[in-house]
Amino acid sequence: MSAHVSQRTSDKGLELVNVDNQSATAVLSLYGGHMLSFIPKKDNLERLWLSPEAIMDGTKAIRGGIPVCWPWFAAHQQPGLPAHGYLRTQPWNIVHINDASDCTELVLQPVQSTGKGFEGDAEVSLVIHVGEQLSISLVTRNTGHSAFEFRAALHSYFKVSDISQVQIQGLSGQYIDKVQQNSLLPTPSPYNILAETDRIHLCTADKVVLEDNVQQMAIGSSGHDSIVVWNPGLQKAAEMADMPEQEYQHMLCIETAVTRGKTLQAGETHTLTQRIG
Ligand SMILES: O=P(O)(O)OC[C@H]1O[C@H](O)[C@H](O)[C@@H](O)[C@@H]1O
Repeated sequence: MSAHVSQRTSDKGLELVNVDNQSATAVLSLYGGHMLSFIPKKDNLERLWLSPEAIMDGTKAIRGGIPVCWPWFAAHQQPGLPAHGYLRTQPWNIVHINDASDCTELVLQPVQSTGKGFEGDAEVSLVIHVGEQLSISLVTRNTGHSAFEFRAALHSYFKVSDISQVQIQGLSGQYIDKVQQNSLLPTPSPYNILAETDRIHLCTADKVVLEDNVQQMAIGSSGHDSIVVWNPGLQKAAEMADMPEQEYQHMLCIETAVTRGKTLQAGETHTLTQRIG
């Protein structure tokens, strides 16, 4: 495709794009516009967690990596619609590549951005930079004649060596605790993950640091109204068909999200970005 970008079909039929430049390697699935791997060459440590039991045949959203949630987050009010919207189960196309030796830019678009549960006319693009950092931007443009509201998330699964050793820095204020009847609680300090965790932090921190005893990751965010922290814990992981139960110890989701709803007027554009270093 270009000097640092190649495409292959996996044994189960997924179209995968590999990037390998001076700064990093990365793998992207065109099903879902879904990043699966990011390894900066400065330390050769994988940043993203991908479930060993992820369903990788295009029949279900991939467990791990960076799912793209849009145009809603979590459940839709209307029963029967898929959690987190319909883009993570759509085929995407690469519409542009800009390949430099130390940073590769890929621009993707879903085959279609309309779907049941969303009335707006939107153009959606994903702009990915694979360099010393991974930068991923979800760009929503209102191409219609009237305003619409949407929600979204870059639902990143980070790889950690041991969840009990993790510390998160940079979050503050209150959060909605989805495992405690949506109670509004103060952000803990220090911030450790000791049990099932599902929290919407009503916080627009532009930098969160995730640290365990092997590595430290800086997670930058912009265009968001919240940061979601999720780990299913042992019991929920055991209930999930696409995740070995003990793997909850090796992942943590820190999601750059619009959970409160963003209204876009006709012609307006919104960009939700996460940067992983
Ligand atoms: O299983 P999924 O539909 O991929 O959702 C996985 C998780 O996503 C978010 O983090 C939500 O806050 C959680 O409530 C949800 O369980």
